[in-house]
Formats: sequence, structure tokens, C-alpha cells
Amino acid sequence: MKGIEFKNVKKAYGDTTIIENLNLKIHEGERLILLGPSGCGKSTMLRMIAGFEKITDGDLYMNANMVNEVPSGKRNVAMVFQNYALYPHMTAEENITYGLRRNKVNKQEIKRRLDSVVETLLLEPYLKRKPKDLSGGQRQRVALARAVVKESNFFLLDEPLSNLDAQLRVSARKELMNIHHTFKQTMVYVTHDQIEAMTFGERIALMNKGELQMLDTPENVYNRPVNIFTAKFIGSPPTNIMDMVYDNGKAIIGNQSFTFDTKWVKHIEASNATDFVFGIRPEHLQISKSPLENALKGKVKYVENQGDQYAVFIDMANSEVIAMSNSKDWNTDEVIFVQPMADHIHIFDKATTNSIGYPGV
Ligand SMILES: Nc1ncnc2c1ncn2[C@@H]1O[C@H](COP(=O)(O)OP(=O)(O)OP(=O)(O)O)[C@@H](O)[C@H]1O
Repeated sequence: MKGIEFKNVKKAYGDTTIIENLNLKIHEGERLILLGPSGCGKSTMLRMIAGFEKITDGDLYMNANMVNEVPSGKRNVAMVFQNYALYPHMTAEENITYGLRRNKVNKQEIKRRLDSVVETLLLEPYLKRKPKDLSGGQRQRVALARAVVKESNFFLLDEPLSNLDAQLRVSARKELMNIHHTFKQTMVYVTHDQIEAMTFGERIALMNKGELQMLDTPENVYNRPVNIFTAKFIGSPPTNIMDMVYDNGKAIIGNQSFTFDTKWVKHIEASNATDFVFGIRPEHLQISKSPLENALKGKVKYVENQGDQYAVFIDMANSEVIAMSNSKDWNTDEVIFVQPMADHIHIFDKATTNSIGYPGV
């Protein structure tokens, strides 16, 4: 297969295994996000693709060639790191073209590639400046340009925008989209920022402790998380998770109950699980001071301003849950009604923590 494939890949440092057995196919030309908490092995995976780290076991394929023993320089990859490490004594232009000059690419070709990337990344005004005379965002664009001019099949980015402020990040993401649109490389992008993952990824590979949790589109990762880890990692504030007992069409949560519609009843009854966990995102809990149909009762703890909305922390059925609200008018200890939106619930098997799936899917 073209693209990148990890086949039963293991990575250990001495006695410490970081990745036990990874199977992952990255399509040719896609923008894949490697997402996961700190230390889960994202950078290690990128470094294995780049050829900076040897794999301990298994096989790594790039464009259908097994590359286990292929040195980094022969893998046709370009890489951008968090600390973009420009040469301080060279101008932006010299930094961008350094690799090409070193590889004795002819002058005309260097000019063609330089002109193209300068236009895409709007670098014209800065070409004669040294890094110290550039802003962080401009330096970061120079680092991107230096990677882009390699015109590699594989473009690897390790948290390339993490040093930028929120506004610059948005514009840099747009530039990266343009680059990808123009050059259509297989792009693997490491981040632990889920907003970046949702907005930039065509697919997300979510990792935890060296294990692939879910590989899917941002929409599916958000709407149909395959397990509790995924449900909680994606989305902010995280998905509310409550133990539940299934009893004759109802979820018994603490000493309260929620009635499932028929499609969920059939689905739950068809599953092999015996103990369940009920999940619902804060944005899918409707709250009200007056009674709502099929709602649970909860007591307001406090309200947190999140900018465009308020996060309301609620004690409910022996758990703390969070609901999003447009209003801040919720008083501590006030009893309110909390209604899960029926089309947005998630049910997990408590024993395996895996989703039991979704009715009709
Ligand atoms: N050379 C090394 N020797 C021993 N352990 C290492 C080495 N390099 C990385 N590790 C360990 O491997 C694990 C995965 O590291 P990695 O850098 O891939 O994580 P990450 O997901 O990129 O984390 P972060 O988001 O914090 O950068 C970590 O526990 C780290 O301490």
C-alpha cells in the first residue's frame, strides 16, 4: 500500500516497552493527526517514520517499501519540529534553500521551489532577514518553508505550532492547509491539542500508552467514540461518565432513572454486556429550573465562565456532571432538571470500557 503502514510494530528502550504492537495504515496524501496525552508515544512514532528511531520489532512500510533498515536520508521525508532550529547566521532565504544547495539541486530548480513556497507562505518581505530579526510566527513559517521546498512525499510535523499564540496558530493552520492542498504529501501531524486535531485532521489516530484507541474522521471520533478513553479525551469539558444499571428499558443512575427510546432498548438488550456506563457530553445536557421530560434532578455546585458559554457543575445521582449553558443564572445548591438529549447518548460496556455501538449504525 502507498502511504505509511505500521505492521505489528513494537518499540522499546531497553526493558521499557513504549509501543507493544501497533497496526496503523496512513493513506497516501492524507492529513493524519496523531493525538494523545503526553508520553503516549506520538513523537516516537513520528521519529520511527522519519528514521531517527529504529523499530524494535515488526515492519514499517512507506509507499509499499519496507523501510526498517532504510536510513533517514533515503526516506524522502521532511520534518518540522516544535523548536524549529533555524541557522542563526543565515538569512531566511539561505535557511530555506540550505538543504537543496547541500544536495546540489540546480539553481533554476531551487529558484522555482523557493518562489512557489514564498508565494504560498507570504515570505517575500522577510527573505533577507536573519532569524533574530523575525517574529516567532515568521520564523515558524521559514521553518515550514524549509521543509516544504524538499518536495518530499512525507511531511512530518511534531507540534509545529505550539510556540505560537492562538491567533497565529489559526493563520498558520490555514497556511498548512494551503501547503497540503498544493503539494498533497502524506502529512502526519503530532499534537496533544484536540482543537487542532478536530480542525486540521482528515483522520485522527488517538493514542494512549502506546496503543491506538481510535482511527477515524474527527466527526466520528467526536460523535461515536469507541471507548470511554476516547469519549473523555475528545471534547472540552470532557464527556460526563456515570455508572448505570439497565432495568427494563431504563437506565438507573444512582437512585434516579432515564427512559431509553425503543431503538436504544433493542440495542442494549442485544449487547453482551452486563454492566454499563452512561456517557453524555456537557453540550448534550439540557438544564432547566422547571421540570423537563425524562430528566434527572441535580444540585448546582458552581458555574465556570468559558467565554462563549458557561459550564455548570452539578451534583447528580452520586456523580459530578457538567452541563453547558448560555446563562450564568444558576445558584449554588439550587435543584435543577437535567435532561440528556436522546440522540447524543453513549453507552459503554463497563467491563471492557468499549462502546456497545449505536442503534442503526
Ligand atoms: N530515548 C528514550 N529512552 C527512554 N525512554 C524514552 C526515550 N524517548 C522517549 N521515551 C519515553 O517514551 C514515552 C513516549 O515518548 P514520546 O516522546 O513519544 O511521547 P509523546 O506522546 O510525544 O509525548 P509529548 O506529548 O509529551 O511530547 C515516554 O514515556 C518517554 O519518556
